[in-house]
Amino acid sequence: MSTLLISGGTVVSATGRTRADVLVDGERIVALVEPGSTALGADLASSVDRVVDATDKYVIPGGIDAHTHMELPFGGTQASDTFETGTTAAAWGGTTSIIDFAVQKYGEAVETGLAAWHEKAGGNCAVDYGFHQIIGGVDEQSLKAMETLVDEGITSYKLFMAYPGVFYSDDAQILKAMQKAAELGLMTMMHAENGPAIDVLAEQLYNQGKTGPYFHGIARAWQMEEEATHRAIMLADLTNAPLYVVHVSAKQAVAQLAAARDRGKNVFGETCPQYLYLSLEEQLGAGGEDGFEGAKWVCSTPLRSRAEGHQDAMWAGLRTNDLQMVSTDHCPFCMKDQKELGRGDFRAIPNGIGSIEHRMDLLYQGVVTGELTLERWVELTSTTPARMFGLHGTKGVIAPGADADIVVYDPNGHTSIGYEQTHHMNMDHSAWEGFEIDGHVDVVISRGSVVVSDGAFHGRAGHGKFLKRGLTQYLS
Ligand SMILES: NC(=O)NCCC(=O)O
Ligand SMILES: [Zn+2]
Ligand SMILES: [Zn+2]
Repeated sequence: MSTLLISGGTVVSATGRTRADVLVDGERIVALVEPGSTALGADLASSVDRVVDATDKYVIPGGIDAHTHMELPFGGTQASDTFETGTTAAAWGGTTSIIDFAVQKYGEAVETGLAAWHEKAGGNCAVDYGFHQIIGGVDEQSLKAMETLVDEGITSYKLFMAYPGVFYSDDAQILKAMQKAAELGLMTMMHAENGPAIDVLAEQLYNQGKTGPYFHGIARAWQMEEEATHRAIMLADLTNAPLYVVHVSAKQAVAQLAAARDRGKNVFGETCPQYLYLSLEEQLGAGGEDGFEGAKWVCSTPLRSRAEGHQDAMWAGLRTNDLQMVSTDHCPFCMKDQKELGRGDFRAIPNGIGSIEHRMDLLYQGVVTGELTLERWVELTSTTPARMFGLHGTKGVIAPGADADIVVYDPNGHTSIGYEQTHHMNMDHSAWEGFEIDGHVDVVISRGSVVVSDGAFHGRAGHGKFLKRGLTQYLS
């Protein structure tokens, strides 16, 4: 086992910052010591196997991206990142754990879907990984199978109020699943959009000749998200099931979450970088209402109007803790052969954006602009994901006993995001082309191994271990 000292940096946690050196032994953090300390023996730096210089840099817990979709089958194709390419890109961006969604399709046993996900991920991940379970068909068999999830280390599951005919659950199914989840202590994750109504609107738009990607955003109106969010909250309240609403993008949905939280409900919300920075007008409307360029940014929930103030509301929600986390919903598709499937019919464009590599950098811009504190940045991207999804103590903190998942972040560095410059995701374009980032992920350590340093990747597929998660540690 080798030892490592990260010296001279400022260690940032969710609650404060301090000048300290971090001592790592094998896969774990063993001590935080005063810079240059000799407390653990004379000249610590010369007695360890390796020193990472973090002078003038931040030392933060590795990012945890709790919403990814590697190899997700969708719209007749599948998300273009494998577990190997996606977790390698994650490492480049300072994310040292992901939680991906294992899929149970209609007519398939939960166990079969889960086994398939272990097969895809096992031995292929460059950083640690866990699973949530998508329940795509709530019935007696899948409700029974939910009882085995906790033992599998899968303590959260996702339902969809959207995508009729694919993953959709109706209210009766949601109610039954939530009753079961409340009994078991599982976190219910909800894709909250009124799918049946959206499908009607989408068909009407298509029949009017409105076929471009822009109309994806029009069909998925904010009312569809607000209504579904409200309905999910009410069903969760009725069943006493904790609820985590994924990929929130409408300001009205944030208001629903805030109102429920003000009533003391265990209701949580996640937004994604795309809902903080991108918009209906600028991206989905790229090339005009009939242009196809906007297909790059077709995702659900959709990008929303900047004029209506949704992006500002997401930042405000992050500040006030009405939203608790920022995940990517990383679900990449290439333009060629994938997004192209929906040329002439926006309904057939595979839904998803790739961002896993840029989440830490993009959120750090909130620190630069004064929207977030440094501590809140760490909380949103690492500490809360660990607590929300049963990893606290092992992940999400820089403390003795925790896994040595550590990022050295240079606030004086700079990153120009671009397909040619910084891209490691398996896509043929970047949804973030041209974004200029103040700050830079310098060194990434995953369970004690330096996987990124000096602008090079030193990790390997298979280093990442499956994370058997505990129950949420975030309930009020
Ligand atoms: N979000 C998205 O557009 N694609 C991935 C599937 C989902 O999360 O709904
Ligand atoms: Zn979703
Ligand atoms: Zn998703």
